[in-house]
Amino acid sequence: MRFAKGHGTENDFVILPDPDGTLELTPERVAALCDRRAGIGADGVLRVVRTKALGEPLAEEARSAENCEWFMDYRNADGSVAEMCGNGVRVFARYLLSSGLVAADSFGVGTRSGARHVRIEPNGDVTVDMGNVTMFGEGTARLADGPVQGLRISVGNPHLACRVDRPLAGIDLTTQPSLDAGEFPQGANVEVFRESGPGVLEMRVYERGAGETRSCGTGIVAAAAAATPEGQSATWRVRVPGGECTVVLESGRAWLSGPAVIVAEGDVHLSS
Ligand SMILES: N[C@@H](CCC[C@H](N)C(=O)O)C(=O)O
Repeated sequence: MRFAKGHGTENDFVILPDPDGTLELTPERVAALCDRRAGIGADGVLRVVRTKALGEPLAEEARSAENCEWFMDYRNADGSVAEMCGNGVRVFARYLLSSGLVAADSFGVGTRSGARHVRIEPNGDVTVDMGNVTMFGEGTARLADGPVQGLRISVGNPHLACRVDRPLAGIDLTTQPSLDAGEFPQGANVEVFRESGPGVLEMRVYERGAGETRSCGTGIVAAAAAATPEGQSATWRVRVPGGECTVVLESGRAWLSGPAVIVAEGDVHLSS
Protein backbone atom coordinates (compact mmCIF):
# COMPACT_ATOMS: atom_id res chain seq x y z
CA MET A 1 0.00 0.00 0.00
CA ARG A 2 1.38 3.44 -0.97
CA PHE A 3 1.63 5.99 1.82
CA ALA A 4 3.05 9.39 2.64
CA LYS A 5 3.87 10.80 6.03
CA GLY A 6 3.37 14.43 6.98
CA HIS A 7 2.87 16.72 9.94
CA GLY A 8 1.58 20.13 10.94
CA THR A 9 3.43 21.45 14.01
CA GLU A 10 4.31 17.81 14.77
CA ASN A 11 0.71 16.58 14.77
CA ASP A 12 1.60 13.71 12.45
CA PHE A 13 -0.37 11.70 9.94
CA VAL A 14 -0.11 8.68 7.66
CA ILE A 15 -1.58 9.73 4.31
CA LEU A 16 -3.18 7.00 2.18
CA PRO A 17 -3.92 7.88 -1.45
CA ASP A 18 -7.16 6.12 -2.38
CA PRO A 19 -8.62 8.19 -5.26
CA ASP A 20 -11.25 5.60 -6.25
CA GLY A 21 -12.27 4.63 -2.73
CA THR A 22 -11.23 0.98 -2.98
CA LEU A 23 -9.22 0.72 0.24
CA GLU A 24 -10.77 -1.17 3.15
CA LEU A 25 -9.76 0.97 6.10
CA THR A 26 -10.70 -1.01 9.21
CA PRO A 27 -10.06 0.38 12.72
CA GLU A 28 -7.47 -2.39 13.21
CA ARG A 29 -5.58 -1.36 10.08
CA VAL A 30 -5.59 2.30 11.12
CA ALA A 31 -4.31 1.41 14.59
CA ALA A 32 -1.58 -0.80 13.06
CA LEU A 33 -0.42 1.99 10.70
CA CYS A 34 -0.34 4.50 13.58
CA ASP A 35 1.54 2.17 15.94
CA ARG A 36 4.85 3.92 16.69
CA ARG A 37 6.78 0.68 17.14
CA ALA A 38 5.19 -1.93 14.86
CA GLY A 39 3.81 0.47 12.23
CA ILE A 40 4.70 3.82 10.67
CA GLY A 41 3.53 5.81 13.69
CA ALA A 42 1.14 8.76 13.66
CA ASP A 43 -1.61 10.59 15.54
CA GLY A 44 -4.07 9.77 12.76
CA VAL A 45 -4.69 8.67 9.17
CA LEU A 46 -5.77 10.88 6.26
CA ARG A 47 -7.37 8.85 3.48
CA VAL A 48 -7.26 10.85 0.23
CA VAL A 49 -10.40 9.92 -1.67
CA ARG A 50 -12.35 11.60 -4.48
CA THR A 51 -15.59 12.93 -3.00
CA LYS A 52 -17.60 11.27 -5.74
CA ALA A 53 -16.04 7.88 -4.91
CA LEU A 54 -17.09 7.96 -1.25
CA GLY A 55 -19.00 4.82 -0.38
CA GLU A 56 -20.18 5.74 3.09
CA PRO A 57 -23.33 7.75 3.75
CA LEU A 58 -22.41 11.37 4.34
CA ALA A 59 -23.91 13.54 7.08
CA GLU A 60 -26.11 16.38 5.80
CA GLU A 61 -23.42 19.07 6.41
CA ALA A 62 -20.85 17.03 4.55
CA ARG A 63 -22.96 17.14 1.40
CA SER A 64 -21.53 20.58 0.73
CA ALA A 65 -18.25 18.73 0.26
CA GLU A 66 -19.62 17.48 -3.03
CA ASN A 67 -18.31 20.75 -4.50
CA CYS A 68 -14.85 19.63 -3.46
CA GLU A 69 -12.98 17.20 -5.66
CA TRP A 70 -11.14 15.64 -2.71
CA PHE A 71 -12.42 14.39 0.64
CA MET A 72 -10.35 14.00 3.82
CA ASP A 73 -11.44 10.76 5.48
CA TYR A 74 -9.93 11.29 8.94
CA ARG A 75 -9.26 8.52 11.47
CA ASN A 76 -7.72 8.83 14.93
CA ALA A 77 -4.76 6.61 15.89
CA ASP A 78 -7.07 4.22 17.79
CA GLY A 79 -9.10 3.64 14.60
CA SER A 80 -12.06 5.85 15.55
CA VAL A 81 -13.58 8.25 13.02
CA ALA A 82 -13.49 12.02 13.69
CA GLU A 83 -15.47 14.78 12.05
CA MET A 84 -12.62 17.23 11.50
CA CYS A 85 -8.89 17.72 11.93
CA GLY A 86 -7.46 21.23 11.58
CA ASN A 87 -3.83 20.21 11.17
CA GLY A 88 -4.88 17.20 9.12
CA VAL A 89 -6.70 19.32 6.54
CA ARG A 90 -3.64 21.58 6.18
CA VAL A 91 -1.35 18.57 5.67
CA PHE A 92 -3.95 17.05 3.30
CA ALA A 93 -3.81 20.25 1.21
CA ARG A 94 -0.01 20.13 1.15
CA TYR A 95 -0.16 16.51 -0.03
CA LEU A 96 -2.65 17.30 -2.84
CA LEU A 97 -0.31 20.01 -4.11
CA SER A 98 2.98 18.14 -3.74
CA SER A 99 1.58 15.05 -5.45
CA GLY A 100 0.13 17.07 -8.34
CA LEU A 101 -3.51 16.15 -7.58
CA VAL A 102 -4.36 19.85 -7.30
CA ALA A 103 -2.62 22.74 -9.05
CA ALA A 104 -4.41 25.81 -7.60
CA ASP A 105 -3.16 27.48 -4.42
CA SER A 106 -6.67 27.91 -3.02
CA PHE A 107 -9.32 25.14 -3.07
CA GLY A 108 -11.95 23.31 -1.03
CA VAL A 109 -11.53 20.02 0.82
CA GLY A 110 -14.49 17.88 1.88
CA THR A 111 -14.65 16.70 5.50
CA ARG A 112 -17.32 15.03 7.63
CA SER A 113 -17.91 18.48 9.06
CA GLY A 114 -18.53 20.11 5.68
CA ALA A 115 -16.30 21.80 3.11
CA ARG A 116 -13.16 23.59 4.34
CA HIS A 117 -11.41 26.15 2.15
CA VAL A 118 -7.60 26.07 2.20
CA ARG A 119 -5.10 28.62 0.89
CA ILE A 120 -1.33 28.41 0.45
CA GLU A 121 0.35 31.55 1.81
CA PRO A 122 3.35 33.23 0.12
CA ASN A 123 5.59 31.97 2.97
CA GLY A 124 4.43 28.38 2.37
CA ASP A 125 2.14 28.15 5.41
CA VAL A 126 -1.31 26.67 4.87
CA THR A 127 -4.39 28.55 6.06
CA VAL A 128 -7.75 26.85 6.49
CA ASP A 129 -11.13 28.49 6.94
CA MET A 130 -12.32 26.49 9.95
CA GLY A 131 -15.90 27.72 9.69
CA ASN A 132 -18.07 28.58 12.68
CA VAL A 133 -16.92 28.03 16.22
CA THR A 134 -19.86 27.17 18.51
CA MET A 135 -19.74 27.72 22.26
CA PHE A 136 -21.93 25.60 24.56
CA GLY A 137 -21.12 26.86 28.06
CA GLU A 138 -19.03 25.46 30.87
CA GLY A 139 -17.83 21.95 31.50
CA THR A 140 -15.37 20.02 33.65
CA ALA A 141 -12.66 17.49 32.92
CA ARG A 142 -11.07 15.32 35.55
CA LEU A 143 -7.33 15.03 34.82
CA ALA A 144 -4.95 12.66 36.59
CA ASP A 145 -3.97 15.51 38.93
CA GLY A 146 -7.43 16.98 39.54
CA PRO A 147 -10.39 18.72 37.91
CA VAL A 148 -10.17 21.63 35.45
CA GLN A 149 -13.01 23.87 34.29
CA GLY A 150 -13.41 24.88 30.69
CA LEU A 151 -15.70 25.87 27.86
CA ARG A 152 -17.45 23.29 25.69
CA ILE A 153 -16.78 24.23 22.09
CA SER A 154 -17.49 22.68 18.72
CA VAL A 155 -15.08 23.30 15.83
CA GLY A 156 -16.85 20.59 13.85
CA ASN A 157 -15.53 18.17 16.49
CA PRO A 158 -16.00 18.47 20.28
CA HIS A 159 -13.60 20.23 22.66
CA LEU A 160 -13.31 21.32 26.26
CA ALA A 161 -10.90 24.28 26.32
CA CYS A 162 -9.66 24.93 29.87
CA ARG A 163 -7.88 28.13 30.89
CA VAL A 164 -5.41 27.41 33.70
CA ASP A 165 -3.25 29.72 35.80
CA ARG A 166 -0.29 27.39 36.43
CA PRO A 167 2.62 26.26 34.22
CA LEU A 168 1.39 23.81 31.59
CA ALA A 169 4.50 21.65 31.91
CA GLY A 170 3.37 20.51 35.35
CA ILE A 171 -0.04 19.26 34.20
CA ASP A 172 -0.47 15.49 34.01
CA LEU A 173 -1.96 14.52 30.63
CA THR A 174 -0.74 10.92 30.70
CA THR A 175 -4.21 9.46 31.12
CA GLN A 176 -7.49 10.14 29.33
CA PRO A 177 -9.39 12.99 31.03
CA SER A 178 -12.74 11.91 32.36
CA LEU A 179 -15.70 13.93 31.05
CA ASP A 180 -19.42 14.17 31.77
CA ALA A 181 -21.02 11.73 29.32
CA GLY A 182 -24.17 13.88 29.23
CA GLU A 183 -22.16 16.88 28.05
CA PHE A 184 -19.97 14.90 25.69
CA PRO A 185 -21.80 11.78 24.49
CA GLN A 186 -19.13 11.21 21.81
CA GLY A 187 -16.18 12.15 24.07
CA ALA A 188 -14.03 15.22 23.43
CA ASN A 189 -10.57 16.64 22.99
CA VAL A 190 -9.36 18.46 26.11
CA GLU A 191 -7.08 21.53 25.91
CA VAL A 192 -5.30 23.30 28.75
CA PHE A 193 -4.08 26.79 27.89
CA ARG A 194 -2.85 30.06 29.35
CA GLU A 195 -2.03 33.49 28.05
CA SER A 196 1.75 33.88 27.99
CA GLY A 197 1.90 37.40 26.52
CA PRO A 198 -0.24 39.89 24.60
CA GLY A 199 -1.96 37.96 21.81
CA VAL A 200 -0.04 34.78 22.65
CA LEU A 201 -1.37 31.55 24.13
CA GLU A 202 0.40 28.37 25.09
CA MET A 203 -1.54 25.13 24.96
CA ARG A 204 -1.34 21.39 25.50
CA VAL A 205 -3.96 18.89 24.39
CA TYR A 206 -5.22 15.40 25.09
CA GLU A 207 -6.85 14.27 21.86
CA ARG A 208 -9.82 11.95 21.74
CA GLY A 209 -8.65 8.73 20.10
CA ALA A 210 -4.95 9.60 20.17
CA GLY A 211 -3.76 10.69 23.65
CA GLU A 212 -1.52 13.69 24.23
CA THR A 213 -0.30 15.04 20.88
CA ARG A 214 2.18 17.80 20.10
CA SER A 215 -0.47 19.95 18.40
CA CYS A 216 -4.16 19.92 17.44
CA GLY A 217 -5.53 22.47 14.96
CA THR A 218 -9.15 22.31 16.06
CA GLY A 219 -7.95 22.44 19.68
CA ILE A 220 -5.85 25.52 18.92
CA VAL A 221 -8.95 27.22 17.50
CA ALA A 222 -11.03 26.14 20.52
CA ALA A 223 -8.44 27.57 22.95
CA ALA A 224 -8.26 30.84 20.96
CA ALA A 225 -12.06 31.12 21.01
CA ALA A 226 -12.17 30.40 24.76
CA ALA A 227 -9.56 33.11 25.34
CA THR A 228 -11.51 35.74 23.36
CA PRO A 229 -14.24 37.81 25.01
CA GLU A 230 -17.66 36.93 23.56
CA GLY A 231 -18.52 38.79 20.36
CA GLN A 232 -15.01 40.19 19.82
CA SER A 233 -12.58 39.66 16.95
CA ALA A 234 -9.04 38.60 17.78
CA THR A 235 -5.78 37.25 16.42
CA TRP A 236 -3.81 34.78 18.55
CA ARG A 237 -0.45 33.11 18.13
CA VAL A 238 -0.82 29.74 19.81
CA ARG A 239 2.31 27.89 20.95
CA VAL A 240 2.08 24.14 21.32
CA PRO A 241 4.83 21.58 22.06
CA GLY A 242 5.27 21.02 18.28
CA GLY A 243 5.45 24.64 17.12
CA GLU A 244 3.15 27.61 16.58
CA CYS A 245 -0.03 28.39 14.64
CA THR A 246 -2.02 31.59 14.19
CA VAL A 247 -5.77 31.89 14.65
CA VAL A 248 -7.89 34.77 13.37
CA LEU A 249 -11.39 34.99 14.86
CA GLU A 250 -14.02 37.19 13.28
CA SER A 251 -17.81 37.16 13.66
CA GLY A 252 -17.74 33.68 15.21
CA ARG A 253 -15.63 32.23 12.40
CA ALA A 254 -12.00 31.08 12.58
CA TRP A 255 -9.01 30.83 10.23
CA LEU A 256 -6.04 28.67 11.22
CA SER A 257 -2.56 29.12 9.69
CA GLY A 258 0.69 27.29 10.15
CA PRO A 259 3.28 25.01 8.59
CA ALA A 260 2.33 21.71 6.94
CA VAL A 261 4.97 19.40 5.48
CA ILE A 262 5.32 16.02 3.81
CA VAL A 263 8.38 14.16 5.08
CA ALA A 264 8.29 10.70 3.46
CA GLU A 265 6.62 8.52 0.86
CA GLY A 266 6.81 4.79 0.34
CA ASP A 267 5.14 1.38 0.52
CA VAL A 268 3.85 -0.17 3.70
CA HIS A 269 3.26 -3.90 4.28
CA LEU A 270 1.02 -4.78 7.20
CA SER A 271 -0.69 -8.06 7.98
CA SER A 272 -3.93 -6.57 9.41
N1 LIG B 1 -5.43 16.62 15.47
C1 LIG B 1 -6.64 17.12 14.97
C2 LIG B 1 -7.90 16.62 15.61
C3 LIG B 1 -8.14 15.15 15.28
C4 LIG B 1 -9.48 14.62 15.70
C5 LIG B 1 -9.67 14.57 17.18
N2 LIG B 1 -8.74 13.70 17.86
C6 LIG B 1 -11.11 14.13 17.48
O1 LIG B 1 -11.35 12.95 17.75
O2 LIG B 1 -12.00 14.98 17.42
C7 LIG B 1 -6.61 18.60 14.69
O3 LIG B 1 -5.54 19.07 14.28
O4 LIG B 1 -7.65 19.26 14.76
